[in-house]
Amino acid sequence: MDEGKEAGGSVMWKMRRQIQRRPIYLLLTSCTVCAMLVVAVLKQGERTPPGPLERESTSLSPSVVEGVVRSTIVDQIATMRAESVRLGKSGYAPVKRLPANQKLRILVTGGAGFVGSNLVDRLMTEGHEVTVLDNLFTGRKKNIEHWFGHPNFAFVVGDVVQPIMLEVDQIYHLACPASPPHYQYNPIKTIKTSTEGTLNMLGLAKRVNARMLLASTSEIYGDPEIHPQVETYWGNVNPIGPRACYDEGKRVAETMMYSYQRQVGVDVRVARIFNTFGRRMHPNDGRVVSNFIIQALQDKDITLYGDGSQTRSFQFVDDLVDGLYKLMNSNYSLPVNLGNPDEYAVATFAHTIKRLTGSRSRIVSLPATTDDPRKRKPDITVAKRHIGWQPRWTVQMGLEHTIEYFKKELEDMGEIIPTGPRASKPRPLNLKPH
Ligand SMILES: O=C(O)[C@H]1O[C@H](OP(=O)(O)OP(=O)(O)OC[C@H]2O[C@@H](n3ccc(=O)[nH]c3=O)[C@H](O)[C@@H]2O)[C@H](O)[C@@H](O)[C@@H]1O
Repeated sequence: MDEGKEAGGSVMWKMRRQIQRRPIYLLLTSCTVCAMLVVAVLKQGERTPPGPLERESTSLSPSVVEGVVRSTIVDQIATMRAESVRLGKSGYAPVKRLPANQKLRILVTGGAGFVGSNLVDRLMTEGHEVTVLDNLFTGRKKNIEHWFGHPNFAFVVGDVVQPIMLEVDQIYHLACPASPPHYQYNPIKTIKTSTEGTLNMLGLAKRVNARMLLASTSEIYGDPEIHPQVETYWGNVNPIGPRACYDEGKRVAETMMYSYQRQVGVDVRVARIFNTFGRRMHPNDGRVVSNFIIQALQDKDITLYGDGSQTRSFQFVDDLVDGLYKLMNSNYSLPVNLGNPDEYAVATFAHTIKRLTGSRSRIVSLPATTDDPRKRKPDITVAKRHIGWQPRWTVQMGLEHTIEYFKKELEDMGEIIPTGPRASKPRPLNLKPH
């Protein structure tokens, strides 16, 4: 049989015999085969016309960028779903079963953030289909991971400064860093988020005929000259100061909302959100509530900026979520203040936190921040009258809840260094408590 093959001139058979007799032949044969393969591949490359990615390789066109972004998103969602299966020991919080004509498809931009993720919980438990869009700059996957894999829930890692194509009935547009150190970290990006991001979401709302709610802010009143602030007040904002990237960004975002309403009939809602605190605040948020609680729980210095006479009015996040939900589903389309009118001087607030935590921290005075509003308190007559909303949580109840949340965060993280000037310095060990 072998001889017959030799007689038939089988090249493969000859090679095998040579290899068995002389190992050097194996090496030579392998090199020859490799060289043939390389030549074949090169020739193939010459014949094949360049694909879209190759054609665009010198300058990435938007379509190619989109293609790359989309496939990354798909990969990320797949990873997260797998993760949710791994976590899915306790299942999900119960969600209402809504008839198909009442079940809405809702987009929440910034839905992995502090306020966004609390809102997502409400929308999910109400039985709606929720898509979160978040670039995870200040948002965290852990804030929404308890919904990963749920059939009503989808998570897209992406940035609102790029357009997105979705079919939705409502858009809650929350995406934007809201804490002063975060929004001042990259002011140009903050402006882009408020302007290009809001334009993109308005474009989407127009295309798919969705109702859109903008998370605006009490900061659009700037350093207010009237007190408390009513929605008809136009504000007192320094347009070139360090806070302007956020204040003016949100002001122009409001302008865009009403321009789209007038010109093309987009159904808009605008919430002017006052200082809010609660579970899922980022430990490095840098705002007063999280900083003071984190400092107090660790007996570190409580950092008071300025003389502490400036005032803020604090609402618990569950009240805000309730207000956003009611506003979205109301017939009222002018701006609405959402805040708790319970007003504190920041110095008094520091003492309140110290008392509630039983802390030995010192309260230390640091220079005031530039353009810090001297007083802030919402007039909520409009919210009461038009959307039937008012806060239900007292500040003390909310603080007790939030202190427990931060205790748990501290257990998980060991130590938290809050954000802000001097905030990173641990308290000297030899300091006597005051
Ligand atoms: O919490 C909010 O919802 C609001 O927070 C910020 O506004 P701001 O009032 O400046 O927030 P904080 O950074 O919490 O400051 C409140 C006051 O506490 C003071 N502060 C802050 C942090 C700190 O460690 N120590 C301290 O004294 C600030 O100087 C300021 O007077 C945002 O700019 C608003 O958009 C947002 O709506």
